[in-house]
Amino acid sequence: MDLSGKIAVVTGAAMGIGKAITEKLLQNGATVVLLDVNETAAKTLMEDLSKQYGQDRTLFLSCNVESEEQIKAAFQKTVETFGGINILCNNAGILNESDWEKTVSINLLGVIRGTYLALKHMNKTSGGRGGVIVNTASMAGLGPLISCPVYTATKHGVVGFTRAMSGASTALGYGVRFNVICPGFVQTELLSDPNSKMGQFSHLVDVIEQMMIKDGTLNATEVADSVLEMVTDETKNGAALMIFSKGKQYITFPSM
Ligand SMILES: NC(=O)C1=CN([C@@H]2O[C@H](COP(=O)(O)OP(=O)(O)OC[C@H]3O[C@@H](n4cnc5c(N)ncnc54)[C@H](O)[C@@H]3O)[C@@H](O)[C@H]2O)C=CC1
Ligand SMILES: CCCCCC(=O)/C=C/C=C\C/C=C\C/C=C\CCCC(=O)O
Repeated sequence: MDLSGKIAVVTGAAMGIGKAITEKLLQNGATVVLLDVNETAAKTLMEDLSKQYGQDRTLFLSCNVESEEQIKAAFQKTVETFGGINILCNNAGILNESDWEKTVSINLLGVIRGTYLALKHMNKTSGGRGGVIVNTASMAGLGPLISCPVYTATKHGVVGFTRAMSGASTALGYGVRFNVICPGFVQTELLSDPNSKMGQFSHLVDVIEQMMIKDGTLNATEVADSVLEMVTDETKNGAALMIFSKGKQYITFPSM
């Protein structure tokens, strides 16, 4: 899939992995709409991006993925401005085991809200042009991160939702591919002060530190390279890609 002229929307685009995905898509010719709640970080990033890629290749819209109304308005604005949506990266996520309902609302429900609302514009059976949705899960979507049970649950949910949507989209002729990335530890703000984010499990912070020492960490650009692969490789549909510091691997799930 050639990205020139393609319209991409990235959630949680102001920082970390979302910022790296945004830059990667821009470098490869796409126009990118950045959605985020952090207006300060987004504005600084936008100044940089418009200098590098031109003012007409990017648009920032303040949008909280907890709000169906805000996502709907952001997609409407994207379609009015650029004519459609070809690529959606549902990437926004948090780690907060104390406010676990917020964690579910952003990490899992945000992905579902984003997907259903984007399909209204992308689904070929309702006048859309098709495309691809790449969701950001985690290695914690494949196995347990014991200090973060709710985070783990949301990421397992994202993996399952993506795979089921891929099957539904194929069966119903939506023309939209669905893939999911499962990175290990990535050097971003999300990893800062982990102790404070684990609520009642904060005494298990050593487990995380040991895992990071053993497994190493990735930088966000390495993760964005994998997102690019899943966007552009049209053979990938329903794929789950594990990304770790020593390489990457497509997951083979048991067949049902
Ligand atoms: N950093 C890591 O070790 C890993 C992160 N991930 C996942 O990658 C995704 C991105 O995380 P990072 O870049 O590491 O975190 P980050 O904290 O650096 O960036 C997250 C971005 O999402 C935005 N955001 C947060 N809540 C939002 C909301 N309600 N609506 C819209 N935007 C919102 C933030 O403002 C921020 O710009 C998350 O889904 C996270 O779970 C997956 C595996 C490992
Ligand atoms: C401070 C915690 C930050 C959490 C961010 C994140 O998502 C990082 C995840 C890193 C590691 C994944 C955790 C658990 C992995 C367990 C098993 C994986 C099994 C994979 C397989 O072979 O099937």
